[in-house]
Amino acid sequence: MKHPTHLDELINTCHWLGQRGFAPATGGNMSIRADADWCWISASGKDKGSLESDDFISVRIADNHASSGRTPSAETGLHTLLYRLYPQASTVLHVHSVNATVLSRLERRDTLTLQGYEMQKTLQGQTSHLDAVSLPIYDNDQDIDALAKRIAQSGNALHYGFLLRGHGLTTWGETVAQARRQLEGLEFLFECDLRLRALEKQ
Ligand SMILES: CSC[C@@H](O)[C@@H](O)C(=O)COP(=O)(O)O
Ligand SMILES: [Zn+2]
Repeated sequence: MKHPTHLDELINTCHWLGQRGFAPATGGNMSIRADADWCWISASGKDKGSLESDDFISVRIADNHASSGRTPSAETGLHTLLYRLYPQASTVLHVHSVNATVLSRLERRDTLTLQGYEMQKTLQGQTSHLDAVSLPIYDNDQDIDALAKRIAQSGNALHYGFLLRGHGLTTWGETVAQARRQLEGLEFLFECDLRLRALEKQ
């Protein structure tokens, strides 16, 4: 199977997020849609900051089947869930940033709400700092099939992605650039929210 045309752009983004410290110690996984039925996802256990094209494995979106027999990301089921829910999704990025990990534990509710930040406009469809933006938080699970099922059954809108408690952030975009911008925007907002919470407690 031939690599999709935007794979190089995704690889550049993987290198960028590795440099930002968003994928420490092989954490995180990234994928790109090839067509309606297939996507390419990072191989399990690789350093995501130094991925090459051979490190991507094609997986069927319907059932996570990897035709090559190689082992795709352990979290493939969360990527394919987003591709099934959002036919316009072309890129999924999952990162283990410190901010996403800490904030998802600090916030005990099942939703992180962000409001009052100009940078909310980096998120898909957002046009004003006045609107409240909600990002669902799901309790983590080592059983990815069960986790994907729980996320699907929650019925939450996942336009900006979701947080896994104590684990990280998964986000997506209609293009690689959009996914990357949204990831960077969310990271900025998480950092602001964490700092604000800490200062308000003093
Ligand atoms: C570095 S441990 C983290 C993993 O368990 C997992 O959460 C992760 O994001 C990377 O898994 P991978 O199978 O390499 O895609
Ligand atoms: Zn992970």
